[in-house]
Parts: sequence; structure tokens; C-alpha cells
Amino acid sequence: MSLLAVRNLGKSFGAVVAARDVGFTLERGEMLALIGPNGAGKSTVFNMIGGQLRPDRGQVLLDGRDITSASPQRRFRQGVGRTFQVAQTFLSMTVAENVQMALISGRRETQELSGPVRVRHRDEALALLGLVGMQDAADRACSALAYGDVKRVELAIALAGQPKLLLMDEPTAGMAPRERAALMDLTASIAASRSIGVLFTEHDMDVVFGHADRVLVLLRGEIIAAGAPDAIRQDARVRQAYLGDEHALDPPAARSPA
Ligand SMILES: Nc1ncnc2c1ncn2[C@@H]1O[C@H](COP(=O)(O)OP(=O)(O)OP(=O)(O)O)[C@@H](O)[C@H]1O
Repeated sequence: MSLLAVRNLGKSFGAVVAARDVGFTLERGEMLALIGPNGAGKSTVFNMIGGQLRPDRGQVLLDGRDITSASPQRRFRQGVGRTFQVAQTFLSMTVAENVQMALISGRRETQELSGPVRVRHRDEALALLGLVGMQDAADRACSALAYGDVKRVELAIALAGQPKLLLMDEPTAGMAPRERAALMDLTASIAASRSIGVLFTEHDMDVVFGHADRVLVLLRGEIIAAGAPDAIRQDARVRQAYLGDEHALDPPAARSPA
């Protein structure tokens, strides 16, 4: 059974059909990219899976269980984690405290902001920070970190909820190219080692083609292609969809001046 199965999802806003008959599956450990030109419906599909938006029709199944009408909180408890385009850490707290808070809220424990929170789950938080290469920064304030490091902490925060499915909305937005590749390498290795399925939206085609196992392409609310990165890159309909930016799908070497 697939980790995530999306069936016939549809959503309209007035006359605009933002998603039409969208269906796909995602397996454990798989990195699946959802791409498409601006306005193609990526956020709409993403939000219907995360629970922020209710579909007009269709189903979302996690491990075979229908979560179509579940709230984002309930989905979170059933194993749906999410990172956002803009990092969502508490800047005044330390790196470790941010992860500790995520561990506390993931377990629905009382959130006491003084005393106990400083020690509760600290070892587990340090282990998660070790996983994302941020253990040495545990006692620094999040406000003092470079943006790429904040994104790593955000990944640790998402992992604190022990997700089976991780939704990443433009995970590398605002990052330098080298940092992007490092964050996505890290994400892919954690996804593989913990059998987490990752669905991500992304505008940076180098990230998509360098890190996705499979790519889904949306155009005007419909999936026009799905497959391995190389096949998607060659797909005539996909290249047509990106017209106006005809080299958008080329590998980096082909784009550099001779
Ligand atoms: N809340 C809303 N109300 C009205 N129209 C909406 C709403 N949300 C999305 N749309 C419309 O639905 C279509 C799909 O939008 P969506 O944001 O899902 O696309 P996207 O692929 O995520 O775009 P982008 O890459 O620009 O973020 C667009 O035509 C958009 O204008």
C-alpha cells in the first residue's frame, strides 16, 4: 500500500479550476517533486494534502486511511509534517529549545515556557540536531543563525513530529545554490534512512532534477506528466508548458555560456 494516495482531487475558486482530477501516489522513502508554471495549482494541491484547504471532490489517503476531511492538526498527529517557504522558528529561543518545543507539542504535553522546558527532551533534541548537522549550534539563538542553518533547524523541527509524510513548500527558497543542494541531499538521505515520503514544490529546476526520484508536472490544475526526472526533462508537453523560459529544464552545464 502506498504511503500517500491522492485520488481525483478537484478544487475551484469561482470560475477558476485550480485542481482538476489530480491523482498520484507517493511511496515511503521517495522524494516526489510537484512542479508547474506560476498559477498551475501547486499550492492548491499541496494545501489539500496538508489540510489547509478542503477539496471540492476527491480523496487523500495516508497509509490507506482517508484523511480528506481531517484538520491539519489531526493530520499532523497521523504523521503528516510540513515545512514552510518562510522559516517558522521562534527567533528568541535557542536552536535546541525550538526543537524541544516541537517535541513537546508533537506529544501534546503542556507547554511551560520557563524551567522544565529547558531540560525536557533535550537529549532527543540534540540527537535530531545532530542528524541535520546543527548540534554545535544547539545553544545559540535562532535569530543569530544564517538562513541556510535556520532551514536545517526547521527540518529538525519537522522531524520532531515523527512524520511519515513530509510536505516541503519551496524548501530552498531564499538560499544560495550550494546551500540548496546540501539541504536537499540531507533531506533525501533522512527520507531514505527513516522511510519518510517527501512531497515538495520547487521553482529551482536544479533542485528538482538533482534531488527528486519522481516529478509531477501540473498545468492549469491538471497533471500533464509524471515520471523520472530525465523523462520529464525531455517531455514535449512539459517543455511547452515552460515556454518563455525555454532553458528552464536544461541541466546547469547546458545553460552556462561556452
Ligand atoms: N484563495 C484563492 N482564491 C481565488 N483564486 C485562487 C485562490 N488560490 C488560488 N487561486 C487561483 O488558483 C490557481 C492556482 O493557484 P495556485 O496558487 O495553486 O498555483 P501555484 O502553482 O501554486 O502558483 P505559484 O507558483 O505562483 O505559487 C491560480 O489561478 C490562482 O489565481
